[in-house]
Amino acid sequence: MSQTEPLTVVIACGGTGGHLFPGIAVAQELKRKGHRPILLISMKSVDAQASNKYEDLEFRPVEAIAMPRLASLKTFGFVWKLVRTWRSCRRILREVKADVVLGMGGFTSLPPVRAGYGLGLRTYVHDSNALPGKANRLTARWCDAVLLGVQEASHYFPKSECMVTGTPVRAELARSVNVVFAREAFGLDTIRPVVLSMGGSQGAKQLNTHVLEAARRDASVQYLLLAGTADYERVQKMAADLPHVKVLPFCSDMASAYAAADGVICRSGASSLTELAALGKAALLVPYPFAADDHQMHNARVYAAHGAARVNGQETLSPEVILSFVHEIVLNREAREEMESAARALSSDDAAQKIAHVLEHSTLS
Ligand SMILES: CC(=O)N[C@H]1[C@@H](OP(=O)(O)OP(=O)(O)OC[C@H]2O[C@@H](n3ccc(=O)[nH]c3=O)[C@H](O)[C@@H]2O)O[C@H](CO)[C@@H](O)[C@@H]1O
Repeated sequence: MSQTEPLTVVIACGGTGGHLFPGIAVAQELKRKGHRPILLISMKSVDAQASNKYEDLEFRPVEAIAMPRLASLKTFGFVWKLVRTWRSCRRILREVKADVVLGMGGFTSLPPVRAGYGLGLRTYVHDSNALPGKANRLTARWCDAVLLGVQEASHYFPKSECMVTGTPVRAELARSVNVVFAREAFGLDTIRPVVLSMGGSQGAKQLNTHVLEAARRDASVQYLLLAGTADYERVQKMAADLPHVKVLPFCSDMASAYAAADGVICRSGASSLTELAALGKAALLVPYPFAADDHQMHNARVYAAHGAARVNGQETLSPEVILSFVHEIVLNREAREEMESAARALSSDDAAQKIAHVLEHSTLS
């Protein structure tokens, strides 16, 4: 295939924001270069909600697949779903005349990549975590190469198969937003510092509770709390008498949310971390303790080791921990700027371009 000929690239990125948003970022770059990206997403509401605003991109729903934690009768259902989804992916790949398949991680990537491999297409998988997931380690055997978010993950794959590209960030996050406009858009005071709190694309109940308690004890900062759809009503009620806390179920304008913030409290999912680095934000990371193989703790340690964030396990998180982050980092200009520049140093601005280049030319250079 000539290097300039438009490619049809199928990107499997369903199930969670951590797979969907980097997939969208790659699709945006491919489209900019004249290719036809097609995004396979799940039928979950989180995918529908998040993909809604990208009217210029082509989405196709396929079944979401998650491996059961323990061997049980569910394992048969899981294998059956894999086979059924592999068949429907093979149909889609043939129908759209795909040239390349890219999986953004998780078991949702396995059937399309395996189907692409069976059809003789070029296939890739991207892993954004410091500790790669089981699904990607399995899917990698049918791939031309494994693309990685961070160098630390390369220990888990044969060296010859890996290329470190970084994890892409959606194009709209690169847009610079004025802090005053951003705060006004969320109904926040434009002067008082702001802490953005979010629990990944699906929220986090305990994190929300501790942040509310910290806000109740100390009003030196405002909070923009992205509670997650499932916890929204409860958090909204608890924050009713806290005028310095603004609660949203889900934010579709993360560029403004980050621009409004002087500091961030969040999980350590790979996309959240990549965004913190790209935008140079100081953060308190609270890894989701039930993430597969505790991979969020591995992600967080990479940031902590570079001085780009503080890390606190969920079991010892408390309003005091949050308030010491607020006073020692967010409200301490020197410490905050030091953390912000350490975060910026971890950013890989050109990840989407690098991945697009590999999809076009099979090589990074
Ligand atoms: C619980 C779990 O296992 N999560 C995993 C999941 O990420 P998960 O989807 O939980 O979280 P990530 O941090 O990777 O991504 C969250 C994304 O959602 C966006 N966002 C968040 C809130 C909101 O209101 N609006 C919004 O747009 C953030 O800007 C970010 O882009 O896949 C990632 C990639 O494999 C992993 O690193 C995470 O560990």
